[in-house]
Amino acid sequence: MAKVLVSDPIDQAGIDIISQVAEVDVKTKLPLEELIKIIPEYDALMLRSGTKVTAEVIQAGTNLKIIGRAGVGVDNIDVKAATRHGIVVVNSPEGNTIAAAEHAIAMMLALSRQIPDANQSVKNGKWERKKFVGNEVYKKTLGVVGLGKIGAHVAKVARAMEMKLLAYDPFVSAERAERLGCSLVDLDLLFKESDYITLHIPKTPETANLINAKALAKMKPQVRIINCARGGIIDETAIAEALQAGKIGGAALDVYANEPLGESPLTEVGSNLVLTPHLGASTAEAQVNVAIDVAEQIRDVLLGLPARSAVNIPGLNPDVMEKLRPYLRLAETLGTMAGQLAGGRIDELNIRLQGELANNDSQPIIVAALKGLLSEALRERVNYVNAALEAQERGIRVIETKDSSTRDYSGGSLHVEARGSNGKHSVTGALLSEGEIRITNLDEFPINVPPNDHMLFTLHRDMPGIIGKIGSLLGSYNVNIASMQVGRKIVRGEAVMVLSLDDPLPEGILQEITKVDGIRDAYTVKLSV
Ligand SMILES: NC(=O)c1ccc[n+]([C@@H]2O[C@H](COP(=O)([O-])OP(=O)(O)OC[C@H]3O[C@@H](n4cnc5c(N)ncnc54)[C@H](O)[C@@H]3O)[C@@H](O)[C@H]2O)c1
Ligand SMILES: O=C(O)[C@H](O)COP(=O)(O)O
Repeated sequence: MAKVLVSDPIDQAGIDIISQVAEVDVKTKLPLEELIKIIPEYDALMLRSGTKVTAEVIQAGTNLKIIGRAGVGVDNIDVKAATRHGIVVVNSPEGNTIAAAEHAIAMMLALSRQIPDANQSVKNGKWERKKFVGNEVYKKTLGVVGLGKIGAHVAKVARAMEMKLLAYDPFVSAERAERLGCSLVDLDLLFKESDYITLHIPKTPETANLINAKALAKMKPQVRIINCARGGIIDETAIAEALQAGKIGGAALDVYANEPLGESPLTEVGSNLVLTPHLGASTAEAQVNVAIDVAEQIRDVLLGLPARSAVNIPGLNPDVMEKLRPYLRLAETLGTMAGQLAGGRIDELNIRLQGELANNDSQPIIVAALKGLLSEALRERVNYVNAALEAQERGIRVIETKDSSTRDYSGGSLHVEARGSNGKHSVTGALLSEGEIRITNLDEFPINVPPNDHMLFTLHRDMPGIIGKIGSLLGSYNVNIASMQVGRKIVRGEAVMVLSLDDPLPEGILQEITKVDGIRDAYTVKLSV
C-alpha cells in the first residue's frame, strides 16, 4: 500500500480521503533533517505553509510521486526540483479564496476602528473612548494590488461598503477591472490616491519589496496598508520606521518575510499596527475545502489518474484528459518512434495535429510526444511532469502546427517529425474507432501497421527479391517475423519496408541488412506496446 506523509495540520476530511488508498502518517513540525531522513518511505507528501520542501528533501524523496499543498502558495516548495525529479506538485487554487479575502477585509476594519488596541485597553481595565475614535471606510479609496481571485472578492465586498476602488494588475484587462467596479490605474497613481491599500499578489522577483521606503513616500500620510498575500512584498524595516515616524496611518499584516515572525522591527511598533500569524486561510470552511481538494488529487495520482490542479504539468480538467488519453498514447508512441529513428541527439521536434485532432489543446499532446522522444535517453526518469523541462534543457526546439483541413481519419491524425543525428524522420499515426493505434505514414511513405514491441524499418529500392533476402537473413538469426508491409510512392522507386518482429534483433544484424543490395538504410525501433 502507498504511504503518505502529512507534515502540517490538515483537516481530517482530507486524511479520510487519502486513507481510502494509502497509509497516512501525520507528523507535524518535523525538523528538516528528520524530514529528509524519513521522506524516502513515502509516495506522497501533503503540507501547508509550515513545511519547507527544499531540493534536498526532493532529492531524498526517491519514492515521491506527488506533493500536495493544501492551500494556494507553493513558494515553500522547490517546484523546479520537483519537476526535474518528475514529481507532480498540486495545490488548491480556490479553496481558501473567500477566507483570505474576508481576512483582508477584517484587517482593514480592525485597523480603521483600532479594534485590537481598544480590546487590549478594555482588558487592561481602561475606558478610553476618545483615544479610539476611528474612521469609516465608506466613500474612502481602496487600492487593490493584484486583481486575481482574492483581490476580486475583496473588491466585491469593498464595493458593497461603497468604497471607491482603484486596482493595479498588469495582467488584467480594464474590462475585467471595470466589471469589478475598479478603475485600473498605474501603481504610482494607486499609491498617491488610496486611503487603504491591500495586496493580493504573489511574491515574485518583481513584487519583492514592492512596498519599500520609496513607495511609502508616495502615499497619503494617513494611508493604511493591508498585506494578507505574501511576506517579503513589504520591506518590514521601512514600514516599521514609517509607522513609528507617523508617516503612514497604519498597517495590518498577516504574512512576513520570515515565518514565524520572531525578532523583528515590527514587534517594536506600539500602535496602528495589527499583526496576525498567517491566518488568512485559517477558517474551518477553507481548511475543509483545501484538504478535500488536495487529498482527492493525491488519491487520484496514486491511482494513476490525472490531477486537476497540478502546478507543474499542463492544466487539464479530468473530462478533457479522459477524451485525450488515447491521443496521449498515440503521441507518446509516435514520439518514441521518431526519436529512435532520428537517433540519439535530437535538436528539433515538429508536431502537426491534423483533422479533428487540431481542435484540441496541443500542449498535453506535445508533452506526451516529448515523453516518448526522450524515453530512449531517460527511460523511466521521464514522465508527464518533467518531459517539457528535460526537452528544454537539452535544447530541443519544439514546433507545433495545426491543420484541421486534413480529412483522413475521423478522429484526426498526428504527424511527428524529429531531427537528430540520423537526420530527419517522421511518423504519422491515427486511432481506429476501437482506440487502436495505426502508423499510417513513415518518412512520407504511406503504410498501415499497428505498433509492435520490436520493429524493423528499411529504406530501399523497390525491386524483386529484396523482401525475400531480408526474410532469409532474419530467419538465419532465428528472428520470427509477425507481419511485413511495404510502402511506396511509385513502382520500382524508393520504398520503405516495415517488419513487426516477435523477437528483438540480435547485435550486428542491422549492419548486415544495410549491406543487402538495394537497401539504403535500416532502423530498429523498440516500443512498449
Ligand atoms: N494569508 C493567507 O493565508 C493567504 C491565503 C491564500 C492566498 N494567499 C496569497 O494571496 C495572494 C493572491 O492569491 P490569489 O489566489 O488571489 O492569486 P491569483 O493568482 O488568483 O491572483 C494574483 C494576481 O496577482 C497579479 N499579479 C501578478 N504579478 C503582479 C504584479 N507584479 N503586480 C500586480 N499584480 C500582479 C496576477 O495578475 C493575478 O491577477 C498569493 O500570494 C497567495 O499566496 C495568502
Ligand atoms: O498560500 C496559502 O494558501 C496561504 O498562505 C495559506 O497558508 P496555510 O495553509 O499555511 O494557512
